[in-house]
Amino acid sequence: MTPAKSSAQPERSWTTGTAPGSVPLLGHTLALWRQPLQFLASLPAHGDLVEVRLGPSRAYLVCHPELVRHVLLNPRTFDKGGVFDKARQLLGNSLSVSRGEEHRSQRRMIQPAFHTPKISAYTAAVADDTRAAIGSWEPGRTLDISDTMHALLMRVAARTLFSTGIDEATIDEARHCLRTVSDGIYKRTMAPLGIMEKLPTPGNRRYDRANARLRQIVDEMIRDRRRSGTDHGDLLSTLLRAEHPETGKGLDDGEVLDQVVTFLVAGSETTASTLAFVFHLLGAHPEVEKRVHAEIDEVLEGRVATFEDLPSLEYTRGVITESLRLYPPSWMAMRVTAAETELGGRTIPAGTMILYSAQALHHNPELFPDPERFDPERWLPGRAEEVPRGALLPFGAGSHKCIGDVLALTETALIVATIASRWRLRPVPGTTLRPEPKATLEPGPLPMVCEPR
Ligand code: HEM
Repeated sequence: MTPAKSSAQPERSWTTGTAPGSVPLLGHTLALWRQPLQFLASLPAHGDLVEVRLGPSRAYLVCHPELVRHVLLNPRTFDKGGVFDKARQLLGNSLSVSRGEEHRSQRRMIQPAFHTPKISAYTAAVADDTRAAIGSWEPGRTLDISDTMHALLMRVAARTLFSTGIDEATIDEARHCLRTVSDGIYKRTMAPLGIMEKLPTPGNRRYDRANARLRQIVDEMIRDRRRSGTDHGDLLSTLLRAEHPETGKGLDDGEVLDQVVTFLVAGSETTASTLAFVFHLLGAHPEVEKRVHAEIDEVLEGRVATFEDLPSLEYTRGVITESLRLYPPSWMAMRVTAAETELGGRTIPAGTMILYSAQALHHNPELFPDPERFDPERWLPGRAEEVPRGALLPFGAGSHKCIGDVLALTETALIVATIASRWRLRPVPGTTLRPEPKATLEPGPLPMVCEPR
């Protein structure tokens, strides 16, 4: 590890290092491919800025929270390139992949759709939808909580976006399409050559069909809504009425379509995985589960959970935050330097890949003592203040920070409160959690047994 003086902001001494275990030609590609979570979590021990070789290219993982913030708060220098350029061809020039002025303009138009009063309205029916969805659960029944949460979240996401006019069968179809599309986008953005996805293989045909059908479903919802002209107070109505604050320009139907598909891709699996991890953790820690049940019972007194209840569910929110720390759905992201720059005391050439990883930050013992321990109390008043600034980053930071963070946390808390007020989920003995880092960090199959409370 070499100490170096930085000329980058913020001004201080940084340590820089190189990841061990580089092999000729491939560098660290295999380590990152085979065991990405372990590899990323091991890197902060080698410096605040750690060089990683990806084949012939040099990339850097920013490990110190202040350096991560510097990267994320300077989007002109650390721009969305690389995989985002590929994703743009697949998702259209929507919020999650657009850059520069185009991104700023889109964000200003769309941000009001995610203001808190709107979220309170969008999520008004989440608890009722959850009750309806779990209505068929029976004592002693085993269910895969990952799969169950994906199905539930799709229902909730569909209701948030399109409060009316979408039936159960279409929601289910959209869920299957979305799975194929998300997997396909991940494989296509990660593929080094960009040739395989053009071949007429069964997998590629499946992707094309799913993508076309998903877009068709959303397109029909947009057309129906435009025709009816009614404001349903849901996310779709808000998007259709969105205006640029200066130019007054709105989004055309194609732009709304790209944004809605992006919200589904960026928002459904991330939130569903978070819920599955939360129920797994509660099942594995009965003493925590007991406190969650006690809090929910005290706050709700048998009522259906509402947005207004959430501030009172402090411990339950701590459990969700701790789950996002241990298992951040968005486990790694990247930027590309738009020009030569100083970072962590190094001169970084233009066009260099800069990685940041919530997995690496959240499992760093310098930032979180005993990082592998599930400890929701880290987030309670008195201890939460001890967490270094920028150490917890499940939703990113800066101008590209997740636009759906409050919506995701609201949906998650409402669903946890609704389910936990009626059911406890017991892990099936012998089940081991094996998180799968794909486009999002997925929990993999998690069979659990339903027990009424
Ligand atoms: C637990 C659930 C979620 C997690 C962990 C999550 C995580 C993230 C992260 C880390 C980023 C920033 C990525 C980067 O720095 O490159 C991001 C961006 C984004 N997320 Fe989320 N997200 C979640 C839910 C949602 C939801 C519910 C929606 C929408 C309905 C959403 C829509 C987006 C969009 C559009 C962006 C791009 C924002 C921009 O670049 O301006 N996400 N998300």
